[in-house]
Amino acid sequence: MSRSPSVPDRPTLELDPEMSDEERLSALKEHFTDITKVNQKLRERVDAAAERRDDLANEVDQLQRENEMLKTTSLYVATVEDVTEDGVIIKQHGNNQEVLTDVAVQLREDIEAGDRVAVNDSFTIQRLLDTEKDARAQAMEVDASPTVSYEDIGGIDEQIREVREAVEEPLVNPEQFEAAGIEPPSGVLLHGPPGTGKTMLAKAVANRTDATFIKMAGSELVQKFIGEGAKLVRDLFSLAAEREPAVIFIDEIDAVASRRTDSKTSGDAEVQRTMMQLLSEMDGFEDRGNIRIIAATNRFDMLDSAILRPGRFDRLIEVPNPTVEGRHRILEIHTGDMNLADDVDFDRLADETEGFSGAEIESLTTESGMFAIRDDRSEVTMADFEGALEKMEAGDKSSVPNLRYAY
Ligand SMILES: Nc1ncnc2c1ncn2[C@@H]1O[C@H](COP(=O)(O)OP(=O)(O)OP(=O)(O)O)[C@@H](O)[C@H]1O
Repeated sequence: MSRSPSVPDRPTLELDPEMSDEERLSALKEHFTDITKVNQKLRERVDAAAERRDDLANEVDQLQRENEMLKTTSLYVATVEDVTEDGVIIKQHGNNQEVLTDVAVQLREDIEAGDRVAVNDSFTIQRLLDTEKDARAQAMEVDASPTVSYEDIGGIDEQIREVREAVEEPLVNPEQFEAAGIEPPSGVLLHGPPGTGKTMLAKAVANRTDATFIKMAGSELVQKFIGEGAKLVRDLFSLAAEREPAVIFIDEIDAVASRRTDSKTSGDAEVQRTMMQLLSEMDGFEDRGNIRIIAATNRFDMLDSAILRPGRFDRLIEVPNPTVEGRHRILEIHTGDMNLADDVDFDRLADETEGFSGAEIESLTTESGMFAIRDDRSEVTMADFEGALEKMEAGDKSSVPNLRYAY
């Protein structure tokens, strides 16, 4: 190994035998001073090298940690809202939560507002996503562990039973179906007015079976991701295969599967292509393994019969507005955490909310709570419920847009 040119030379001592003792002493003193200086220089170099070694070791450590994190954790998708001196503000997809967070060192220069990024459990930005992943992430809501359970859904016990039989059982006991030699239903179609618990049902099945819930809204496919519908449908099924067990939930399926006589969509080749892709995914999906498909619609009358053929959505379950007993149960569910006065009478409220959907009953309970809060009370009384009911019936339906929906 060649010596670095900046390493100071070793000082030499030259003693002449003719020198007097005094001259010798002075030469030795000079030599000693030279050696001390060189020693000092070398010590400084050793210290600098040690410091540099520690820095590098830290850097290696951090890169290893980041590498491990990238390899082992699932990432969430978020959009960068702002890059500030204090960090980066992101908004998570799905729950819209805003978070001030940090960026992995190697990405610091590249992040700008508007970028789609992948964040880890502690919200640190790990990756910048390209536009393709972006559309996929935006078009699908992915929930690895939904929290809705069957007990949270009121008034549709029979529908819960049917969904459990058609979707939960094949996921939990596939051998049973195999042994009996029957094919479980391919897809389940939930139909009924808005806000009756169709999405909740699909989430509850995913929760019960520890499956990933993957939702795609038909209306978004045709309005927001124009030209990408067929590809996104393909992506939907491949994502489910990656994440199995999975429950695919296609909401508003009528948007991509309406009868061709419908003048609004009949000429739309893009919508047709999206529907054909969906049909071909379902047909080619014989050995579905641990993936189940649930679709929902408020417009059953509009559906193309092709979608309902055997092997496709061949189990139809109607989810109607709740009966009086159902409304009573939904009132109980949505007031579970409320501080209710003794005079609150669920029997009467269930009678008075005839024609309400589950979502409208939920709005009624929230609105009643608002009446109490406006009045500076923490206890919600029957008068608050009556006031909220009156307000909703009087036509201020901003929070309950579907009140007049006729199914
Ligand atoms: N049967 C029910 N029991 C309890 N809560 C309900 C019920 N139905 C609706 N809700 C409340 O209304 C909200 C919306 O319900 P959900 O999204 O499941 O309805 P949906 O039938 O899928 O509606 P849409 O057809 O509009 O998508 C739920 O989050 C829940 O709070």
